[in-house]
Amino acid sequence: MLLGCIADDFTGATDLANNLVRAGMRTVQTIGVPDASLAIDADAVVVALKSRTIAPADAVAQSLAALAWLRAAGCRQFYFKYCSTFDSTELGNIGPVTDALMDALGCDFTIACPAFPAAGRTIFRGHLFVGDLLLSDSGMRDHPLTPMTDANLVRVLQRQSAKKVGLLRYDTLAQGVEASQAAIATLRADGVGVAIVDATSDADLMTMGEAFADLPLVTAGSGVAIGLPQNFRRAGLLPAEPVAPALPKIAGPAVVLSGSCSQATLAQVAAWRASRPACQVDAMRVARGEPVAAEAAAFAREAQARGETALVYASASPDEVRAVQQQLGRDEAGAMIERTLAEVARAMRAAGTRRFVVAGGETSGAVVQALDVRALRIGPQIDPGVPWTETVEREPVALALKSGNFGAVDFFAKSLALLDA
Ligand SMILES: Nc1ncnc2c1ncn2[C@@H]1O[C@H](COP(=O)(O)OP(=O)(O)OP(=O)(O)O)[C@@H](O)[C@H]1O
Ligand SMILES: O=C(O)[C@@H](O)C(=O)CO
Repeated sequence: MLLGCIADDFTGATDLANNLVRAGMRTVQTIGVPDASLAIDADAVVVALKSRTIAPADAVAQSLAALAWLRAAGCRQFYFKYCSTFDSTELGNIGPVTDALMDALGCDFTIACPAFPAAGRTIFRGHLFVGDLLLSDSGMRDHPLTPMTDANLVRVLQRQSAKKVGLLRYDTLAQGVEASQAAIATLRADGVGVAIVDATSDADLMTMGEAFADLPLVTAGSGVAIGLPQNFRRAGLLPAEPVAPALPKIAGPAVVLSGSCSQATLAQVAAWRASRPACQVDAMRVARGEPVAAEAAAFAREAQARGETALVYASASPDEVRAVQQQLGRDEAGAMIERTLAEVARAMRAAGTRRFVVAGGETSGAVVQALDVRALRIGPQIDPGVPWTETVEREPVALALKSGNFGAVDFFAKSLALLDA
């Protein structure tokens, strides 16, 4: 095992695994820290945690447990994966987890780079852009759990980290690998522990991959994973040509579940609802103890009986989310909806559903845990950042775990059509 990765949410983990697979690393994603009974033969392992929005001390403890497992498995380099929109709460968890991983590995320097140009996330002079907008002007300012109101990543990370945070700028990176490594030496000499790295293109990510070959730990979105595998290939540790992953050969009924309120998801939900069965989960009815999950599962089963696939969604506009949160509390509302969608997933699985498309990282975490999934094999990409995956259980299930802001507007239909092809 070469690369050991820790992801702070489940869709983020598949996003990273997808980029590693496309760059030629045989990759397995585990759900939580694997137990001894799980046999893994892979070049890279991504341990998926649901640690993005939990208390910093819990996120640190879970990340350190994952690190200990990956070190024991012999990994040579470590990767902490967070969101390409740097999603964090006021307290963390990107900073506290980075600090703890650095201390555990005894390293005095790492980088932080959420850039993923293929999905429109670029960094310039330390400022994160989502498409043409600064992070703080993008839909992320209204995120239900991690509203991002500051695009200056040096400032955001410095608020969360005990290390000195610096910047490795685009004009240094443009000078190539040696110049970037020299800049790292200077930053280190200046006492910088973590450097935000600018990146506006895949070419920048390839330069980074080579420049960061000797860092014990990198912290990043999934983009940096485009360049890192080349180091292992150059060292003769990977085959010269990547092996194309196969689609899960899983037939049977499907369901789409969405708890994401991100702008891309809202458009995908609207596109699906225009011509296909859809059932909305009403948070206030759930709060009143009404049997919302059972009703939604019945709706989805009836659709399956007609040969159709239903969408069950809680996704709602920022105003609707705010109204629910004011009545129920932010974390309580989120957790309650996650539990409801997880219950729908469990009921659908029990009724024979074998193909699940899930939108939202926290939502995917809740669903995958409800389905008792232990690990996922990574299949081909549906849209940038989202592959089909297949569980390693005896009766496998196909899962497409979509990050909130990823995917074309027809993502739900397109992902199911791929399996039917
Ligand atoms: N109608 C709603 N009112 C309040 N909260 C909601 C509503 N619908 C969903 N939520 C909550 O919003 C959160 C959305 O987070 P989730 O990570 O699933 O999606 P996302 O942030 O769009 O995806 P990603 O993290 O992959 O970018 C979840 O906790 C979900 O339960
Ligand atoms: O990096 C991203 O944007 C995604 O993989 C993600 O983590 C969303 O939850």
